[in-house]
Amino acid sequence: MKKTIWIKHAAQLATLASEGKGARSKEAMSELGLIEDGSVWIEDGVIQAVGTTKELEKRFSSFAHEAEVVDASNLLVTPGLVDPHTHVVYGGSREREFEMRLEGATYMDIMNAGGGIHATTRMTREATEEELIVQTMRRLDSFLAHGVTTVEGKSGYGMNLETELKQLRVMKKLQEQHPIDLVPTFMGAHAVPKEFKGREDEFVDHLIHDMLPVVAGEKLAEFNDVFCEKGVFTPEQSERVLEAGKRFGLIPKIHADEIESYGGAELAAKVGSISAEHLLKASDQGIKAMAKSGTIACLLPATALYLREEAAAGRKMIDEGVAVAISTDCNPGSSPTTSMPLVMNLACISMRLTPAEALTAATYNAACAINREKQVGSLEVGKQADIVLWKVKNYQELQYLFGVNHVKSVWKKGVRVV
Ligand SMILES: N=CN[C@@H](CCC(=O)O)C(=O)O
Ligand SMILES: [Zn+2]
Repeated sequence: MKKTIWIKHAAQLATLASEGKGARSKEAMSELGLIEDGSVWIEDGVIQAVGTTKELEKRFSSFAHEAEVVDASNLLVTPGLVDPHTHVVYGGSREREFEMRLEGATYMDIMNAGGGIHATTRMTREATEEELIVQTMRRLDSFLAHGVTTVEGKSGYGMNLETELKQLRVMKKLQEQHPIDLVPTFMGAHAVPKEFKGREDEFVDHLIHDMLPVVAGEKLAEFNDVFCEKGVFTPEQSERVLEAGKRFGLIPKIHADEIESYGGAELAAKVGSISAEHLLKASDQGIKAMAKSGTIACLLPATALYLREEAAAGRKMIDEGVAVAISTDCNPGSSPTTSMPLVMNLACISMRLTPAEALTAATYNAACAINREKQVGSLEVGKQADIVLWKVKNYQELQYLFGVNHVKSVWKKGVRVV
């Protein structure tokens, strides 16, 4: 028996309908495909029709008795939010670093003293697979409670084959155990592990020859990411890592120009990276190069806030023609949050995106940044019924009433999960 759900009478339905056009830039970032008194007809987890309630009443009146009706009066309805950049699988926690930064230490000071990524690497190496599953499950529950239905997750707290595989296997298992869709990225090049200190190129060789083939062989990742940053991996080393990943079918991503301007945005364009992350210090040429190559800027304003840095130039990037996505960057050091609604608000306040652009950046463009735009990120016929009902009457109110969780209910593949 078919399971039919009919969401009716949404005060505002933001469909983000995109007709498969690919990541949106410039004015297209403001087109939300709004429908007043909107309606969605879902069969077996797949969207079959989207329109006004009147239109769908006309079309489906003879099947209406078969449907579970969900009254969305006075509610905003959007696609499930997509988080295209997280480090959600990790052991332990780093609250002491939060205090240290408030006392004046920088992110890099802490990392160079063996804390930061290295501290989480120690704790993740020590954790069992089961412990990581339990910890990560809690974070995924919190994502879901905030309206997020698809999450990209990176390895990178192993930096040895055993632990990188452990993190990626945890994601694979969670994919089966949790309603959220997890999209895996290999990030063995997150830092140079302490056992390779002073032998950075050797580590890059080891990663290329001994790690990448196994990760790709076991089909544990779709993307390959690198932390291209002064004191971590140079643009040359980053390029080698990303080009090697390409040969194994892994799509490049790059943590670029977060702390210093280092040519990361330019490299992203050069290697054909699907997205470049952070970009707080991206150069003007880098931004132009990304607009030309169609590289999506994945901006992380919660991280900038948490590190008390000026956020990326989101407004300027959109005006220059770069497609912008946004993300929590959920990680134990620089952004321990799972709240995409907070990130949308910060995108408006600290990067001067409009509320409409912020919603596009957290849904359709975010889906494009992880190659999922055919399945999620908009409410269109044939797509997964990943849908959020919000206790606000329009998308502006969603961004305006900040710091509060407005989720009323979350539907994943047509099943109510919150
Ligand atoms: N900048 C590099 N990596 C992560 C932070 C990882 C950590 O501090 O544990 C990021 O994207 O912010
Ligand atoms: Zn990151």
